[in-house]
Amino acid sequence: MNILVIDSFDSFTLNLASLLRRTIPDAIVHVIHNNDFTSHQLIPLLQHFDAVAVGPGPGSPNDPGAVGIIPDIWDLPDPYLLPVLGVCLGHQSLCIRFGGRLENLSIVKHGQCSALEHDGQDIFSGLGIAKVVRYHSLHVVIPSPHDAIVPLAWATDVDVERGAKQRILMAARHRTKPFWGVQYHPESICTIGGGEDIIRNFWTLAQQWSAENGRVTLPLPENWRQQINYDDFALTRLACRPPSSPSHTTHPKQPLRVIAQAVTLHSDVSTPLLGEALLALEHERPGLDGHEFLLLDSNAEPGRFSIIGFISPTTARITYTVGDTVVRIRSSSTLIESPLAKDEDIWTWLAHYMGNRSFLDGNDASPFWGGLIGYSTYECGVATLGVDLPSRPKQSKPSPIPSTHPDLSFAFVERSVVVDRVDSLVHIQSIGNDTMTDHCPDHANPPSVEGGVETAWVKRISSFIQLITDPSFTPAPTPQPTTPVPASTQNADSSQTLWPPLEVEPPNKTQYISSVKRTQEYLAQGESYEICLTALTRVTLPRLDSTTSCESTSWRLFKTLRALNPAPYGCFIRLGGTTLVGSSPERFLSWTRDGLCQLRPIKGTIKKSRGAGKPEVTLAEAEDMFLGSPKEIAENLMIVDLIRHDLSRVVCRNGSREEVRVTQLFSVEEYEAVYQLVSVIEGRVDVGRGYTGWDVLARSLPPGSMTGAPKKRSVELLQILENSFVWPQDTFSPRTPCCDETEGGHERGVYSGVCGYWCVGGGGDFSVIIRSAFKYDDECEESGSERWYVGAGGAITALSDAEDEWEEMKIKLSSTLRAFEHL
Ligand SMILES: C=C(O[C@@H]1C=C(C(=O)O)C=C[C@H]1O)C(=O)O
Ligand SMILES: NC(=O)CC[C@H](N)C(=O)O
Repeated sequence: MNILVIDSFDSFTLNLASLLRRTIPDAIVHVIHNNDFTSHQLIPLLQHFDAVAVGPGPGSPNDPGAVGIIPDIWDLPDPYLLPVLGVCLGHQSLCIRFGGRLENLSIVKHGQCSALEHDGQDIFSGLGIAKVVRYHSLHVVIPSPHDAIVPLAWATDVDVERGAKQRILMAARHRTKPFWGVQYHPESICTIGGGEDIIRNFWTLAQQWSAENGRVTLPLPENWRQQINYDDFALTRLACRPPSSPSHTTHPKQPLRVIAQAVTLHSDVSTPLLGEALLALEHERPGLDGHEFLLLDSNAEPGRFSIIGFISPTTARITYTVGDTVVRIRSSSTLIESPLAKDEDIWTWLAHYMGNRSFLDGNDASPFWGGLIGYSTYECGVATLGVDLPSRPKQSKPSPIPSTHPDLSFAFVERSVVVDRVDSLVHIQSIGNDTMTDHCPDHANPPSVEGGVETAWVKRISSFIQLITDPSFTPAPTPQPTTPVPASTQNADSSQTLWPPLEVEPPNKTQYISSVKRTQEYLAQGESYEICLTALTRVTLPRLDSTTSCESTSWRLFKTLRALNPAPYGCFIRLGGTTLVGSSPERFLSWTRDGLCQLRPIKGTIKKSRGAGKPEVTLAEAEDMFLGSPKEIAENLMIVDLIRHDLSRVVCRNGSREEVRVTQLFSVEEYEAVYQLVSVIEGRVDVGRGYTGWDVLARSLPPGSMTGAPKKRSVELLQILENSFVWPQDTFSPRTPCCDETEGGHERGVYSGVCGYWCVGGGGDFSVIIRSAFKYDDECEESGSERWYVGAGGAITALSDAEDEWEEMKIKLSSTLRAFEHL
């Protein structure tokens, strides 16, 4: 059975495709966009499909930009007629084509459940009680009686404030043609009844209609997609990992292998301290401008592993800026520009890069043996959606000068230390070339006879870690800074204050509140269901003289943030001229070497503090508050449905029977200042065919929890909504903002991008860059002070209160700002 799904740029379409696939026997589901083809191209193609599903989407069914060719389906000439099921926007389009009236809901329903009122007929045959999820601002009114549209189900909305009730049409069918429509979302994870049942009934009725009308479906030609424009749902595999080939590298004559040793951690040494000690051994200090260093730090549940990535002069550092046609690889004093091939994007390029560096012989107990560590910006994700970045100058040619603020920055790490805080183990590893004569000779420690320099390094670091973590070991006193360290006057005792105060420039409250309200106007018009509105705060502080001080501000900031805001996905990333210090609670995506992908979106926030002198909210109270809050549940549900869709893109590829599962729905996690609502979504990619989680990463950015749903439209709206957040008399945001609001020029930069690793053994783990601060060296040089950026925000829904959203943004912001104040 070939079923065609027509997508209207929604973030739930692939969930609908999955529902059809698992409900209709032998269904092969093909998904295309509503503007991939003209009606002229589409109509003859429909003879090859058994049925069509017209999916949901942002915007109005009256807007040709929102629905594309969909209205033409309802006017199919009789010989081409076939069974069609419309969902939400698809349903609205069907009903208005045959005389229904489109209206705005008086109470917008996004991610909320309603009891379905139906009489057990037609597609509701055999269905009992059903509670269905709704994502809509618009609805259709059918004048009664009506000769074309037959209403099939309703929901009753109660306007508590006005004490009014309204029946809203939830499903309908055409009286004579094989067209059905449902206003609700049968594919949502929280739809109970009214999901698989109605698809099964639709399919039975569709087959009956086809039989009665003598309709015969023609075989689908193999090349049918070539008859229409490019379709990005027909995902081509990115990560060309040879699935079962032996370890190989770019030097086939000298096969490289993972050199690894595991030692037991006898004392509770923190990863920053371990990092400091290890760098001291290499005569370096972490975080100093010019000293690159990588630490992915797990300091709270459910995080487990911390990774220290060492960067030597020969380490390959890879950068890319959106719009460029080259990838830049810096190593020692050389800079190589590798052109992107036609139709190759940065994600594919990196997949090829890693495909040439795959290892199979590391220790399975360590998630990282070596490989890429770094970050990509929010804008790098936006570019994958095909959304333009108005902030970037329009240029005919890519810039010949490497950007000092790249959108993607990774190092290919060869030497690493991985700390397992559950099993108290440390893995010391190298994937470097273990020759006796090194390109970067380690004169102080000549290689032992049993191996080359890398073996020697692993042994030396292992012995050192054993020594310093031995409980009987007394470390030499740490040298004290020779200059005073900066301290804020805002919180610190003024007698100790030796430095001028921090300058903190948060967004303007009036502008923030007005953007929340504007966001809600878009939601009421049906343009989006949820939008994650954010703003950057700029923090300026005096620059420390790194030649005289023992500790850089960045490193100190990291350690302070880590202590104040323990997080499962903390990080200190200093690469090129960018420094990122983070304490994220949110995993974006992890994947194991055998292809199990996990996403853990956070959406829903309750602050712990009830105000001065009052007891904090307890975990049990927070659980009750979350579960009793339709607003928080709706926020989370919308992102769960979005993530299921994003993950399905790779997991449930055409023909695959794999399914995406929600393994944890609406759990409450406790952090230093807030409780968060977290869900877990999992699915397995087919490693046997060379897929990895990288395919998922490349196709799921930016993280849905930082955009809202539907993703593409929400991102476009955010470019307008966030553009008003510029600092007074400002000359700079991560990229110079453009004053014309309609054009949009604001960028989030590193904030709300992702950071993490992709291991040469195949696994990976990336977190969402929130509760973090970043800075660019070139700005510090220009201004003579350190300029940091801290982003914060939250999901805005129809149920949001603008003042509460401002407070929520502030509490998230303060979880990072506090670290500056306690420096
Ligand atoms: C936008 C932020 O956080 C995001 C928004 C959340 C929410 O709306 O509840 C929760 C976690 C993040 O996905 C932030 O921390 O800046
Ligand atoms: N989920 C949808 O398809 C929404 C349809 C339309 N944009 C509305 O808000 O009513």
